[in-house]
Amino acid sequence: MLTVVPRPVSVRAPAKVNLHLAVGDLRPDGYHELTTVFHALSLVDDVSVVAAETLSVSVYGDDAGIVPTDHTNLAWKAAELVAAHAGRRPAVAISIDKGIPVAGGMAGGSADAAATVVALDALWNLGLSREKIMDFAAQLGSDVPFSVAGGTAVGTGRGEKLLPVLSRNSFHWVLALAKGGLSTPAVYRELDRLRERGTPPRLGAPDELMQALASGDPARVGPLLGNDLQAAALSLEPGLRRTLRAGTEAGAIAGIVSGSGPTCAFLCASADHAVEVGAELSGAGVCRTVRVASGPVPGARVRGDGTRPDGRHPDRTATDRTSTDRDRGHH
Ligand SMILES: C[C@@](CO)(OP(=O)(O)O)[C@H](O)COP(=O)(O)OP(=O)(O)OC[C@H]1O[C@@H](n2ccc(N)nc2=O)[C@H](O)[C@@H]1O
Ligand SMILES: Nc1ncnc2c1ncn2[C@@H]1O[C@H](COP(=O)(O)OP(=O)(O)O)[C@@H](O)[C@H]1O
Repeated sequence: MLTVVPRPVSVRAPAKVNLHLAVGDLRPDGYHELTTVFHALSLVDDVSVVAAETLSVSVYGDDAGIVPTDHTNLAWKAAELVAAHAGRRPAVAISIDKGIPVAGGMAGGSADAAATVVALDALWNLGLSREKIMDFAAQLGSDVPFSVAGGTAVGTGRGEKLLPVLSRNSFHWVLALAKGGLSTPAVYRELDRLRERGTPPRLGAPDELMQALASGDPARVGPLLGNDLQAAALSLEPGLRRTLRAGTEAGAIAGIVSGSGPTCAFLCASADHAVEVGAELSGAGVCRTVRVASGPVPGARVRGDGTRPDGRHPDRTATDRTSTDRDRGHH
């Protein structure tokens, strides 16, 4: 008798750092109007989906214990959304190998949602258009379209409207992962509170940063990094000031809180320099752990042996694989 073994589809999706995060006023729908420059980093989650009797989510990796495995997991929500569109039951087992810190301001949940949409499109041979995939992504969260797109991009609206940014070369980063996480809505609320009590400075337009990115020179990019949420994250987690100071004392060109935090991201001059700064920072005892990464990297893409269940080639190059696998390692 012939036994058909279901074949999994595996998708890799990147973390992000906001090189520029200008937060406008609170909109009536509860979101803030943003102008942000997203940058995808070689710190990744791998998500695989395989046909099963019922929908399930399993999570592996250092932070696995604090990630929900029920209907509140963004990958679960993504599966329900795509299945409803395809008119089928979401009968898949989703397994997530987490390399992205949880609640760290690096869009880990968004990466998993993006990866699940891309994986189910391949597993079920849906042939979804890029536009439809982006539409699902925007329904799942403000950061999810960027997790699909990857690279470097300007996000407007609540972050979901994207335009690619020209950036030359790779940039090298050290990430200081914190002991706990910070809730994104709580950080936005704290910024609103700070703005009610005073007038914390607001970032302008990212024009100069775009020019610096096009030049590919990290020494030009460093002083132009900025994040309006940083004041709010520091107000909730004052210890992050020490982390930021330690990063620059360790020789980084510049450091910022990543998105809503508490991860801090430090820009370095080269891959070797990032390894040196990472070693110094890990000895300073100001964070849970340190990672090195580079960017920009591609968005959520099918991995594997070169073929998808429909026999077509995934949109992925050998270069992507070498850089992401190398950078994935712990420091
Ligand atoms: C701050 C940022 C910066 O890229 O990322 P993280 O640092 O959390 O990863 C994003 O704006 C987070 O995006 P994401 O995590 O997808 O947010 P969503 O699920 O859409 O929204 C969660 C909550 O964040 C707040 N929110 C989000 C986006 C936005 N433009 N304005 C907001 O005020 C709202 O309170 C919303 O209810
Ligand atoms: N697949 C997922 N991975 C991580 N967290 C998830 C996931 N799905 C839902 N969550 C929930 O979303 C919260 C925010 O997670 P995450 O996306 O990692 O952080 P951030 O919004 O700071 O980028 C977590 O605390 C967790 O409860």
